[in-house]
Amino acid sequence: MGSLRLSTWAAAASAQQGFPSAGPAPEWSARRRRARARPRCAPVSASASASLGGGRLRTGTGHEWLWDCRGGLGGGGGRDYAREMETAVRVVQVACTLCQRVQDSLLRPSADGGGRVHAKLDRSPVTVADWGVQAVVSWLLSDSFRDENISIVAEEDDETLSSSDGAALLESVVEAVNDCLVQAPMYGLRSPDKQLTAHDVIQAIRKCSSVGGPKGRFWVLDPVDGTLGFVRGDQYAIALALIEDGEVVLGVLGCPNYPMKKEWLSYHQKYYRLMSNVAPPPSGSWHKGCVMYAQKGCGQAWMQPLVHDFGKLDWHHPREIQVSSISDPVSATFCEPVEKANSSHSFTAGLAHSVGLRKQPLRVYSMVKYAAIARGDAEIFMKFARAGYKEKIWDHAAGVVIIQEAGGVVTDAGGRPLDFSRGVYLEGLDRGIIACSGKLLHERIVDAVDASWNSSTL
Ligand SMILES: Nc1ncnc2c1ncn2[C@@H]1O[C@H](COP(=O)(O)O)[C@@H](OP(=O)(O)O)[C@H]1O
Ligand SMILES: [Mg+2]
Repeated sequence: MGSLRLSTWAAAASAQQGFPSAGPAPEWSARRRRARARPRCAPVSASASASLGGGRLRTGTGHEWLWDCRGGLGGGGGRDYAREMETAVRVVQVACTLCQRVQDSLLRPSADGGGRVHAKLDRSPVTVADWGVQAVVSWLLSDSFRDENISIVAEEDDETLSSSDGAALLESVVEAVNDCLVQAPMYGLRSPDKQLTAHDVIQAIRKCSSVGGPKGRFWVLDPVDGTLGFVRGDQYAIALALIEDGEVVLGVLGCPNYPMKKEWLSYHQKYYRLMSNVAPPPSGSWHKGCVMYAQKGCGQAWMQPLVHDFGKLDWHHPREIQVSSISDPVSATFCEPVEKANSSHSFTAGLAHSVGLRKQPLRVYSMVKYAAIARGDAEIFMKFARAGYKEKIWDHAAGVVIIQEAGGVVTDAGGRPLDFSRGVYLEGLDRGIIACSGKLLHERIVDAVDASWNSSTL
């Protein structure tokens, strides 16, 4: 939200961190047992939906809605979110294409990409992709739900683009937005009848100026979460969630650089590319890039590959994701932000030691850390920002519901649920955020925080 200063942001060389050894094989039977105890829901396959009769065969705006989870508990209250879920996943898929194009251009040494990284007042980077994704998502959601007056809370404002200095930048954003939206029909969404003008793009960005709150329904978007990772060619996420009366009811996370092997999560893209050349992924594998999604109360979370790999959005073969069943700290992997400035590495190192965690931390940019827990690739995520930093809802909403539905636990360091009902900030957050694959590990970390907090310098 804050205002921006137009300047070229020099992406510092990324100092990459720890490389955990692979954990033991997941205990699939334990996972299945846990999954059976939870309420069931699923994307309905075309044949299944047909056999269930007219009541289950969804007809939306021009196509069938295949996502079916009306039996969920909690905030969703058994409501039908098929239309919202399918639209959100499609929208995030489209947005991923814009990010991939911009990231590729930023990494090409000869291109003008370097000039496309700018600095906000707090010196954090922002790119054409941040504004571009915000405009694309805003336009597509508004178009898909044109029968509703939707509200969107999102990270970027239009101040820089609308300023007299921002004309060239705005032109690049408009170009990226139009190049992206033209592909929307490939994803089952409408594209604009004619190219968006600069004015249209500004309006779409401006539309995301809701400030959330305890009542009603609003979408929450982080257009490029982990922009620092993004400009370094590393991990980043596109995070979209739907909040109703203060509860996150849907979460969708696009992770375009999620690698084939979890160990590669903490490696720079250059290394990833090198490894992919040494051991090329078999064609058709989910080797890089996925979209994860979950609805509150369904007890299941899902993942589908990025469309770029297959050329077609496939609702019929999503993969269910589940948290790891590892509860022994010796075998558990914990994730944390790459940047020391965003979370105290020394405090988490102390916690890790006292709890008995033995592996090196997996340091990953963005909400991909939430994705790693939900997918069972790591067991713990801890974030302890410096005193005075206020966490924003768009940095957590989608990840929290996906981990919870995949079987994990997310709370603040006092063990209380994160509160998404109090505006753009997670007001009242107690010390930090702890996400775990299971209760046992979670309790141990919460206890360890209590034991060591008074001697910390946070
Ligand atoms: N001083 C600070 N302390 C904690 N978090 C911060 C921070 N400055 C920025 N962040 C948040 O941390 C996010 C990046 O997460 P991570 O450090 O886990 O990669 C940023 O998201 P954006 O990149 O979307 O701005 C930003 O919201
Ligand atoms: Mg963010």
